[in-house]
Amino acid sequence: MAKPVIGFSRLSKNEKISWLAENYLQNDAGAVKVLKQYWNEDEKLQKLHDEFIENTVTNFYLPLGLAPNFLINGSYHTLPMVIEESSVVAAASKAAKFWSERGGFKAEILGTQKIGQVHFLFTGNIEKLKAFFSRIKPLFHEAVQHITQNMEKRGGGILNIELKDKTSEMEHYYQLFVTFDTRDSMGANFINSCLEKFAEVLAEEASKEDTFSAEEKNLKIIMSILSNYVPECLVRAEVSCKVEELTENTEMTGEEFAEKFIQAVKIAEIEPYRAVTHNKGLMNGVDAVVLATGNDFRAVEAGVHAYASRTGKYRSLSHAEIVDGTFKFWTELPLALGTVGGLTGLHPLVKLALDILQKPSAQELMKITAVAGLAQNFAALRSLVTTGIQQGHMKMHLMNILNQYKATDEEKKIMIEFFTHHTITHSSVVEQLEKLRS
Ligand SMILES: CC(C)(COP(=O)([O-])OP(=O)([O-])OC[C@H]1O[C@@H](n2cnc3c(N)ncnc32)[C@H](O)[C@@H]1OP(=O)([O-])[O-])[C@@H](O)C(=O)NCCC(=O)NCCSC(=O)C[C@@](C)(O)CC(=O)[O-]
Ligand SMILES: NC(=O)C1=CN([C@@H]2O[C@H](COP(=O)(O)OP(=O)(O)OC[C@H]3O[C@@H](n4cnc5c(N)ncnc54)[C@H](O)[C@@H]3O)[C@@H](O)[C@H]2O)C=CC1
Repeated sequence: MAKPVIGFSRLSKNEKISWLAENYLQNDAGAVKVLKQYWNEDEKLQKLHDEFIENTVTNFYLPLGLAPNFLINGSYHTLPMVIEESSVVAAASKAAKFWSERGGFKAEILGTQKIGQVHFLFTGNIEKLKAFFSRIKPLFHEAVQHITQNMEKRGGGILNIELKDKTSEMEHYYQLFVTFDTRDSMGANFINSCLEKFAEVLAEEASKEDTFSAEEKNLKIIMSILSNYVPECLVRAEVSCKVEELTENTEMTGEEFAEKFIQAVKIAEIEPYRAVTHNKGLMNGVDAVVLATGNDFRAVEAGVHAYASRTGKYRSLSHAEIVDGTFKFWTELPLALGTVGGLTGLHPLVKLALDILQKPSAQELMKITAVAGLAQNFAALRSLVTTGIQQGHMKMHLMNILNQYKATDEEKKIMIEFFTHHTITHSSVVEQLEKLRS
């Protein structure tokens, strides 16, 4: 049985691997070989990756694919996408190609505000707290001047500081609710640094406030942290065309397709079980671009799903309608993304991904990412209301199944040809491969 370990963080990388092999992998030399196989032969590059996180023992590869032909606000883009799931890049590419022939995607920024909060407890008179807050407000700005001056030169900084009374939800609970513009950075560290200074000022000024009683002076800071819920850092992406232009195959008219598509979206607007899957499909596109550009996908995921629930019920992130014979499909997404800061300037492949996107500003990246989500959602819905998802998905997944059964190049060629005319399921592939090998 494995034993607890003390001082693991101080072991060297090789010592960590030896400990792992001994305690969890039955000293399997093969497992150790796999771990080391993924080390980069360029030692400097490997060290860079080792130092991104803690206790690193190896690298974990994900493929970076390209989805070309994204016509966004009149310019073509090729999207770098990092994802483990087959068919996502193909679906994005197919949707991009489809819409590039119908005017392309339109995207616009609806807001760029981010939020941070100092959560604190105050036991006493609210009116006195309000007066105190108004009086000391300039001190907050002064205290972070050294942090904000460069951000202000870029046109960003602190937009507003409010006092919020939350005592109806929790006894004595108040917030400093602060709005920021962090320009091209996601802003987590900038916001947190400002908030921690605000908390210091708040506690210190309260402790010496003449109008406060002893209890009021003892204002208690609970925590200071940005919020990953960013409903005012919002981007809209849209496609539209005449209904009859939606025709792609002869089996369904544009009208029939549009109607079924809109019904599918409507179901996701009213039915949470479907909405979650619908949004997962949309996030296939968003996450792949977020990962490729070194952004914080947990922050994006948390914020987006909170936004999908903002009415009190989890709903579709995209919407569709027909107005005067024009089909319209759009999404609005809260996306706090950065093109500077975090990993963006450190990871060589992230830098390259941003170069592929022509060094976008954070706002441009928000637009591109929202478009990737809309394209993906369109592709999935189109499959769902026409052929079903399995046909296209399994076509792309075929290679994974063949690799799982260690098919040779020759076997792959024969199998791909065979399954051009047959339905792909896991069992049909295995059965056919066995036949081929017998
Ligand atoms: C998979 C396709 C694209 C096949 O579609 P197809 O019509 O069989 O593809 P095609 O071979 O006729 O090629 C058409 C275009 O598709 C792209 N394409 C086609 N194949 C490739 C490939 N190998 N590599 C790169 N790109 C590819 C490419 O743009 C190509 O144009 P070309 O490059 O030839 O000029 C289509 O069926 C599709 O879009 N399916 C949807 C797939 C999807 O959504 N996958 C996500 C995983 S499922 C899921 O997670 C979410 C879901 C579905 O549950 C969400 C929901 O329920 O809403
Ligand atoms: N809850 C959360 O989401 C949290 C996230 N994080 C992590 O924080 C990181 C992101 O923090 P950041 O503050 O964005 O990164 P960062 O700490 O690397 O800072 C970015 C800095 O770049 C500078 N800068 C240069 N040019 C700029 C421009 N044009 N626009 C704006 N700033 C410019 C500014 O000084 C800015 O503060 C991510 O790695 C994220 O995972 C950290 C704590 C909590």
